[in-house]
Amino acid sequence: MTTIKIFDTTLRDGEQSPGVNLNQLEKLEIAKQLERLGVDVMEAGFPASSQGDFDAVKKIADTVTTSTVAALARANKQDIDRAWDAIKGAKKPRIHVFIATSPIHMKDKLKKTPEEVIDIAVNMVSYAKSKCDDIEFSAEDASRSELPFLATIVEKVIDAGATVINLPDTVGYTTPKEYGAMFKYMKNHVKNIDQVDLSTHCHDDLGMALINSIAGVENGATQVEGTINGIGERAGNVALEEMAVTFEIRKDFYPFKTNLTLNEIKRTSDIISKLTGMVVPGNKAVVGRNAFAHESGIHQDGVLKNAQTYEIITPELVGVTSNSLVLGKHSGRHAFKDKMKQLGFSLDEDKVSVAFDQFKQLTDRKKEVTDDDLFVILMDVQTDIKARVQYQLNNFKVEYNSATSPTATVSLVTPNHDTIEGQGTGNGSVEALYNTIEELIEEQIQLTDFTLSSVGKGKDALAEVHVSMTVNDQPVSGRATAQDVLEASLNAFINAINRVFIIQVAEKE
Ligand SMILES: CC(=O)SCCNC(=O)CCNC(=O)[C@H](O)C(C)(C)COP(=O)(O)OP(=O)(O)OC[C@H]1O[C@@H](n2cnc3c(N)ncnc32)[C@H](O)[C@@H]1OP(=O)(O)O
Ligand SMILES: CC(C)C(=O)C(=O)O
Repeated sequence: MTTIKIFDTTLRDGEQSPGVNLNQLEKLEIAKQLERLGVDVMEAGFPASSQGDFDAVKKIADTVTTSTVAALARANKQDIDRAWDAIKGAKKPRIHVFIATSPIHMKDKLKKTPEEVIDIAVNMVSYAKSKCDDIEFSAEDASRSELPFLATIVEKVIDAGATVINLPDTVGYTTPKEYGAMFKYMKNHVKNIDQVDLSTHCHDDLGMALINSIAGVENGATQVEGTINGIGERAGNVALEEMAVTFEIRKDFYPFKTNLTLNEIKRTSDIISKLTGMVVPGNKAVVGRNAFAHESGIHQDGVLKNAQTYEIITPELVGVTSNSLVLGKHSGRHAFKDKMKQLGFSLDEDKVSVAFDQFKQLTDRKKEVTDDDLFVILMDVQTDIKARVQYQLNNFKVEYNSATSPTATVSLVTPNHDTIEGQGTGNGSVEALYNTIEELIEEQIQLTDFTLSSVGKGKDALAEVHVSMTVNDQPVSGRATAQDVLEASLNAFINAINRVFIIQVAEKE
């Protein structure tokens, strides 16, 4: 069996998904879980893209110990300097330098000749190598590049010190046959190719990211790049959990394995889904809600007689466990802390107290407190960065009847500690609340996305709301959970507005 290295880019390419905007603590929480999952490399971000991303990458680099921490950089000195400054504290740092090699990207985007692109790539790989031993070079849009040119640039960047060569299918255009052939070509035409790791990076625009990645591996790739839940630019990247589980389940067929701890998959998927707001479709392979559910009679009959008739993956393999009721109204701090550990959280004492209070409040309103409920509370407390200045909700009211437009009344405390109150209407109750806030405050808001999902089961499940919006032209997202849909909607909106203050404070520091 050949071990294929897993390069997770959830925190970089995954965060490029429209509407996804993670704060530093959220990125750190995901990084810690990726490390528990056992990824060989995690790409923590693109430090030159913003101060916030630089800070998050640095925090991750200073915290993670077992996985390599990579930072992305364009092929220029400023990006490479920023990447190195962010990751130089890591136990295993990697600078990831990329430049496009396809005719259309070189001519129309970079406005460079192929010869200029080779010079830039070689010079920037050498420059990065002068700072860091581990250098990955990506030939962006490799799958639409001319093979002899690709082989030339790859050979030259290996000479300049690259340790990993990544050949992305940037636009998800390739087919398994073509993608596999590209790797074979490199193997046959590039001197010293066996001294580096060859890597796949596949996008899912035509739904072929998984099979293309496997074709790469079958033709010599030793690293696979992708994300958990397959999130990423446009249609996303290959879902790493699908890759790892495919190799496990079909080890009779594929001579490959990964270092992933498979029973951490579900927990990782949940954390990423909750923090990014990208809800996993019920029918998603491996981690979808229905992946282990059997609805029809003939299937149920078969499963009862022998689960393997219809179940090729056991839920336990990927860490799916049934949520049993364990904590309730009469539980104390010890049981709460014990459960917290089981769920994979380690909060400091102050945060434990906040989470415990929230749990107790919930037990007053909710008969059954499930693992899902606790997970939401703990994650909210763990990843909450309180803005030093912020809007706070005093109270709100919505009047609704089926004959007229809903009317909302909202009272807020402003960052200057003034209390303001207003009323507004909308086509629905949530819109009425949002319109009222927009009228009340000075910030200019454009809501771009709103997602509502339920956490837990039954009538008393929690409502979880994610919003994406721009506040004074700055893209932000917000998140909140509550038992009431309107309260969750309102708090997510206010949470997003307050995040702008967090970003502003971080930029000033
Ligand atoms: C395939 C991928 O996923 S690549 C990663 C994509 N991710 C992102 O772009 C997210 C983060 N990006 C950002 O925050 C911004 O785009 C920044 C900060 C990186 C750059 O912002 P700006 O300086 O305003 O430039 P802008 O994004 O408009 O244009 C990109 C510039 O980089 C150049 N460029 C693009 N790729 C590369 C590269 N690999 N190496 C060198 N230069 C490059 C473009 O040609 C363009 O240059 P020009 O200004 O001379 O025309
Ligand atoms: C920067 C590279 C690796 C990339 O994300 C792509 O080509 O899709």
